[in-house]
Amino acid sequence: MKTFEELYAELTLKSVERPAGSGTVAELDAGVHAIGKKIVEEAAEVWMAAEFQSDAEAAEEISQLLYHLQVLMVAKGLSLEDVYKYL
Ligand SMILES: N=c1c2ncn([C@@H]3O[C@H](COP(=O)(O)OP(=O)(O)OP(=O)(O)O)[C@@H](O)[C@H]3O)c2ncn1[C@@H]1O[C@H](COP(=O)(O)O)[C@@H](O)[C@H]1O
Repeated sequence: MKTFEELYAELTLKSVERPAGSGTVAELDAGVHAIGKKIVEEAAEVWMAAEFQSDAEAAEEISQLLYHLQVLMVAKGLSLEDVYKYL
């Protein structure tokens, strides 16, 4: 299990070290347009899971949405603080 901050640190490191086989690196290379489409897809899955599936399935979909949002943040060079200041 990891926190939001720990995941962000891990993804930032992946973007720098670019290890082979990393899905994050592949997604970063696909670009902001592709990442944005993934976010929309995951957001729809969150909605459907919340309305029609179990709490565990909804939680899993939410984790995936958070992951893809973080990938977009890394792609854009946005820090956690850049986002947190609006919370
Ligand atoms: N938390 C996640 C995570 N959540 C979601 N995903 C990706 O999102 C996909 C889930 O999307 P879908 O439900 O649409 O499944 P899918 O249709 O099979 O997805 P596609 O790969 O076909 O697009 C998964 O296949 C992963 O590619 C994640 N990929 C990685 N992480 C974490 O990110 C870190 C770095 O991962 P790597 O860069 O792969 O090493 C690790 O700690 C991972 O646990």
